[in-house]
Amino acid sequence: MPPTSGILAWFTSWLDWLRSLFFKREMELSLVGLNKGGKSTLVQVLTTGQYTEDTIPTVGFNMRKMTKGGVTIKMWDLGGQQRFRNLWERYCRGVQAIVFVVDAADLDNVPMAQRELHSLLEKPSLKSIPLLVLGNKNDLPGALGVQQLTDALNLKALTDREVCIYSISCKRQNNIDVTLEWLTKHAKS
Ligand SMILES: Nc1nc2c(ncn2[C@@H]2O[C@H](COP(=O)(O)OP(=O)(O)OP(=O)(O)O)[C@@H](O)[C@H]2O)c(=O)[nH]1
Ligand SMILES: [Mg+2]
Repeated sequence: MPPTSGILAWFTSWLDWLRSLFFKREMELSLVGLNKGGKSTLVQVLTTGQYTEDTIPTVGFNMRKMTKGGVTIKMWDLGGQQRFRNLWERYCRGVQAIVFVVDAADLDNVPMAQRELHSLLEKPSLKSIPLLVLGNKNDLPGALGVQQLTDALNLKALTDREVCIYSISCKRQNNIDVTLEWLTKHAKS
């Protein structure tokens, strides 16, 4: 690395640190969605920058924290298996954002994802909490894109909150940057 870019990198991280001293912001979010969608993989990619294949199914939930540009993000990574879905509401109450991760290439399970998403969001306690839908695994052939997922998950019916959707790949680290940007924008100021 030429010395100038080294200095620039150092200066940028120093600026980040300085900003974090004066503008401490924080947010709490919950990751929900059917099992095997890639929630824990996403947490791994966000916190370490590394993609690993060997995640194990989440039992109950895990909590991870990360700091980015002066924003501390507390993430509740919930288990997606049927028996853990009744926990989702409790861990979504009071968060600044609900992140719904769906395996965009698992076409057989998209209808079930649609049902689980809508049955969660109809809970009065979760009214108006912003929703970010992530169509994960867009590296796989046949994965649904943003428009197709918007229709399949009937997102247009969700009119009482802000809804955003991205097509991502944890494996290829595709659109992870815009995801993180959306999240930090939703921190408490
Ligand atoms: N091809 C591909 N596979 C992925 C991607 N992201 C995650 N996976 C794989 O999908 C599988 C499930 O990932 P997890 O992160 O454990 O899924 P989860 O949503 O946390 O599952 P539960 O904890 O059971 O709810 C793993 O084998 C991952 O390697 C991706 O972007 N592309
Ligand atoms: Mg998991």
